Amino acid sequence: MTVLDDINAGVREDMEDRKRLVSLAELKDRALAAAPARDAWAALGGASADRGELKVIAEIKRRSPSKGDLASIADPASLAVQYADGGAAVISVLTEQRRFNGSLADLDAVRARVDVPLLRKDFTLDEYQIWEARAHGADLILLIVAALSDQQLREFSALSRELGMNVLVETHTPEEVERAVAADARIIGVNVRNLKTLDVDRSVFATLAGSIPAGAVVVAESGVRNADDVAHYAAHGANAILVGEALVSDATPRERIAEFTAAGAAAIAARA
Ligand SMILES: O=C(O)c1ccccc1NCC(=O)[C@H](O)[C@H](O)COP(=O)(O)O
Repeated sequence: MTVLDDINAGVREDMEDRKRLVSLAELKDRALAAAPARDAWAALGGASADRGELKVIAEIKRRSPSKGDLASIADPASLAVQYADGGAAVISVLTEQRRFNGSLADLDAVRARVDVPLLRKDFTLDEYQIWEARAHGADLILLIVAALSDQQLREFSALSRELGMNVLVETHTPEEVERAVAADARIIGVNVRNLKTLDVDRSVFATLAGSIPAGAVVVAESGVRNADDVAHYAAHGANAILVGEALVSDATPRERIAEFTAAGAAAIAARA
């Protein structure tokens, strides 16, 4: 069993517990009564023709399978405010409980404090989680190609769009990029962390980014430690970076986001 299989098994069990507490019908009522989703596509520069900036998706991440405990984050909403003040385009809230110590309560708390679009970062395996994301104020959801069939990719993307949300479709291999493109994904992530082995290889981004169509927003996920890593991703075609560990373990995340944004813009200007 791979790490991803193991995570997904726990996600399914936890979801079954939640289904017993909140029915799909009740969740749908809550989702349809929620304030409209914010436009994460536009926030990531999708609508602008030249995309001269590098956008930052700043993640709220307490622990991880690869690194264990990262930060206690007693007040995720305060951290989110710092992220927003630093210029984060989107805030990612990890809601998976067993391995990342996240929750939907974190998403609620962050939603109540910031106006920037929110990514519900979880392992989406069932339409229930998509309704759940919208009911809790998410604007963007994650679909991991390695965990889903082509039919699920299409159906989950369509449902998300119906609910006004965007989808970040995550890839790690050339075949997964092909599948994301075939599913009409317009925000495509390349995760340089292999979710089956947890190895991080930053060169994976450069290998895959060139095969993503020009109209898509390209997100470099994982492995950002410093401005040099940001410049590397931006030089190889990233429109956005998704950063967790480097921000939650930094005493001044607001300044770090500003630094990453500047490093990305300089690398994009140099590649033009
Ligand atoms: O972070 C992990 O160890 C991990 C393990 C298994 C599945 C997913 C995992 N992380 C999810 C992510 O994609 C990252 O949280 C995100 O890209 C930020 O990465 P980083 O900046 O390296 O914390």
